Amino acid sequence: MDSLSKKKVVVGLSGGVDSSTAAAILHHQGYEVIGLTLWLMKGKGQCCSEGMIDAAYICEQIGIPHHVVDIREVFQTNIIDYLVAGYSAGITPLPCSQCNKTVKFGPMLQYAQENLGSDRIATGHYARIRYDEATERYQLLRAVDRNKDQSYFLYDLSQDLLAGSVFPLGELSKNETRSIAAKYELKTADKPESQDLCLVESNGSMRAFLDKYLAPKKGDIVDTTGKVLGQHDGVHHYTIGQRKGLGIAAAEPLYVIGLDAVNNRVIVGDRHNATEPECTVERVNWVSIPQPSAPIRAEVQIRYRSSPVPVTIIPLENCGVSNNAEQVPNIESSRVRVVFDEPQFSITPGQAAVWYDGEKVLGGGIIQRNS
Ligand SMILES: Nc1ncnc2c1ncn2[C@@H]1O[C@H](COP(=O)(O)OP(=O)(O)OP(=O)(O)O)[C@@H](O)[C@H]1O
Repeated sequence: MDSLSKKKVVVGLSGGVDSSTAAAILHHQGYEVIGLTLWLMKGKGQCCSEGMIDAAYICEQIGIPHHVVDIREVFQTNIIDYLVAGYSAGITPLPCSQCNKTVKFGPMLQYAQENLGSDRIATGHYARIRYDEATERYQLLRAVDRNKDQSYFLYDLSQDLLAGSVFPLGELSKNETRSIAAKYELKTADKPESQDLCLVESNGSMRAFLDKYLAPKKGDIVDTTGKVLGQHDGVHHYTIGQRKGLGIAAAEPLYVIGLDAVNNRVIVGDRHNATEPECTVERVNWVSIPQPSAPIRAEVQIRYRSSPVPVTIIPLENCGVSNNAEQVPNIESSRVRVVFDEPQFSITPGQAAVWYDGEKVLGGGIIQRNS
């Protein structure tokens, strides 16, 4: 961080060990640290009951102020309603990148600027931000600890949000974080890792969460010819590539290859049917580089834990009527074609595709459903 803004940093505290340690590190480096916990949802949740109390306790321990901002309505609209609408339409939305952009970083930075006189926020995310003088862009980089790297969930942050954010844990391994937490005797030093989505953690499972909002709706499970093989109790209970829980006996393993919400059908096929050579990605955000005007080579992740695979990213042209010689093609900023060197299994509409050049996040977006 530059010395000018060394004064005040607002740290997003979930009550977990990572954000507690991030706050403690900055405090010991001499920053004026203010803790901020976003109240995301009602009831028991990782940050919304005991998390808030742990965050308050950590602030008391470090000796810094603690603010709680009630953002439940924003979380309801931008995350819960978005998830429920997506699942009922037969896609599998990824809430975390959406949550980071619209619920966490945006509102936290705004609150910090408007109410706390600070232009910097920090979180316990494992990722790094670097300013590139040559391109005058903030670049988003993978964490040094590749096993904890969360850059996949941060691809949608704008330049303004990256400019105002700090990730004190980006250079650390999780073990180093825990030993720093132990050194400062933080109450959260031994707190277990949260493994799942916060909504899964607070509801027991994604199915239990969805069942609160979507009624069961029986329909057919069919093969690619339309032959009925079984029954399901709602397309929202399925995801592309799913093999388990279909309740169909077959000689070869069957996978979900399509979710037809309009006709309330789950379509299954063999592994070959669930493998695609390319996909279209929408709502693209270019992060570390400006939007290119020609295809680029990259490595893409189509799930958080998937290995990066080589691809060509092709910005989609909005050519309109192709026989108009005068027409200059416009690059449609929000969509790209992702063409895999090797066809990929289980490309899931609604999840994020994030493409990298080594450690650098180039861009990312949401996998679109095949039309
Ligand atoms: N409710 C919240 N209010 C403020 N900041 C939050 C909140 N939830 C998460 N964050 C911030 O986002 C970071 C990443 O959140 P995530 O849910 O991935 O937790 P985590 O990696 O388990 O970290 P932690 O150990 O701090 O809970 C946290 O370290 C924290 O800085």
